[in-house]
Amino acid sequence: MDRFTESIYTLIVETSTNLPDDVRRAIARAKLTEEMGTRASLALSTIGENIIMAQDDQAPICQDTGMPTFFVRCPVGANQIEMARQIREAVVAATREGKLRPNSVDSVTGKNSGNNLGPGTPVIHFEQWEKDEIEVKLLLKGGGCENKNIQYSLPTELEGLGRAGRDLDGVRKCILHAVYQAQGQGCSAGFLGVAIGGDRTTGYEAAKEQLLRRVDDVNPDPRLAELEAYIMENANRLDIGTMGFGGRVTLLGCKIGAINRLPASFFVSVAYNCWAFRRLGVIIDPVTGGITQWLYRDGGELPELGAAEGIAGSEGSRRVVLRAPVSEEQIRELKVGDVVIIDGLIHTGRDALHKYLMDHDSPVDLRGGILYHCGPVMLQDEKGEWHVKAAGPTTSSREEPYQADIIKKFGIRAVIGKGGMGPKTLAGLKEFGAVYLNAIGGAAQYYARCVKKVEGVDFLEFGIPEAMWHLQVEGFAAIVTMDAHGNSLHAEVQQRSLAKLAEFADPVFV
Ligand SMILES: O=C(O)C[C@H](O)C(=O)O
Ligand code: SF4
Repeated sequence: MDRFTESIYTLIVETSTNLPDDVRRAIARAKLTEEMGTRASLALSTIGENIIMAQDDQAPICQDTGMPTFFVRCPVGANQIEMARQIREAVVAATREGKLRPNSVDSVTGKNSGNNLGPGTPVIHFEQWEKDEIEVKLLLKGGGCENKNIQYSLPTELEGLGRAGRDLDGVRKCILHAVYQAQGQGCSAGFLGVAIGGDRTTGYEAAKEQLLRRVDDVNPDPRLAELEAYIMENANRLDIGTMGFGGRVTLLGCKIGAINRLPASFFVSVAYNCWAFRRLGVIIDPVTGGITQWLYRDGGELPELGAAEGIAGSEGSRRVVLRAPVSEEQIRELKVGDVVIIDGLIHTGRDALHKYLMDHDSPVDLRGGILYHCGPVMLQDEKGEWHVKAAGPTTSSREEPYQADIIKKFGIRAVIGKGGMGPKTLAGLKEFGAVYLNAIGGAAQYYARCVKKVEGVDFLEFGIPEAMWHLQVEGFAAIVTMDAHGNSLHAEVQQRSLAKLAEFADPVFV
């Protein structure tokens, strides 16, 4: 491997496995803010534990290693074609080593390229600067939080907040609304990059660039600095909390920039990033290709993240062990708030599988079974055996159109995912006797360690994340957030946060 390629490879591995210092500090602060023993605090402890595990094992923090997005600044005359080639080579190597999940899917055929290369992937932005060195920043932003990005065109009417006009107060309302609409689905607590202005394309680009700012910096524009501070204070009053469990910390950072707009357009573009905010950077010597400096690493003392007990050890809640096949009686006994520990066989299934199962049979008997919304990172050894490298939950709401029908058709008793599901699934859980279990989003190392054996796989042709993996697990902890009695923590938190959002309808920035 060329030295530059090697440097990029190291950058990818570090970004995927080792969170930057400013992000760690923000998460540690959140942990101190939440009351001990609450669901949010337990979830944050599991997140902290997961961050340490990922660092120790040099394994992906989250199984969704996102869209590799490189921001390169290089001296005049540097060969960008060659740099792009080497970046792609490093991406392929990192995928082969299980540091990146194969995440590049043909949008027409649905085929996963398997190596993270394809039209539009990876994303590489080049810019020239007058310095002699090369700066490369990398953002690995996953699909679940990417789905929570939102763009507003002002003026507009916003749920709970009313009219958002073409001024800073309208922008204020959009940002609060962006946090509200994300709920826990983008693995809150999150970070926002916001751009005021631009067109639809440059607005989103500028929003993502705001994510390159350090969490603890201060906006040089005093009006935007004031808006950022306002958002940090008040978005955290929405009581959405970590994973949407309710709590004091919903937002870990908010960075706002402005670019000029057309007279007719007024966009506010919001890039939502999950707590697993994977962005790092390096300075590279253009002669040797070697790394001379790391960005977002201060070298100072890092906060303690892995100390307190996570959800598995929670004492305040009732703990129930489930093992498939699960009976209807066992399920009907469960209530929202119970902690469930799963032992035994579970099956992964996400978008492609749900669509498929609607009009086909399952290759395995799912009666009394447990289905896990998860697209893991998997590696195969020389003997052909599969190993789980990362395996946290994916956003369940995408399966909302199918889930109730699939529970009924196959007799599934428990669905594990994150972010909750809607009214159709809730009604299905009640009618057919099933539960929804919320695992901690992004805790991919924590859950990978629960997998004791890969029993087999079906539909590998769907690609690694979408295949149906049959996994033997032990001590897999999740929280009942939708039970078989019509209760949904997600619906409750959403309603409560909407009422809080409405308290911010009056103008502030006039
Ligand atoms: O694709 C995944 O594994 C998860 C995704 O990032 C999500 O948040 O839903
Ligand atoms: S699963 Fe959660 S932590 Fe992972 S990329 Fe998706 S939103 Fe981020």
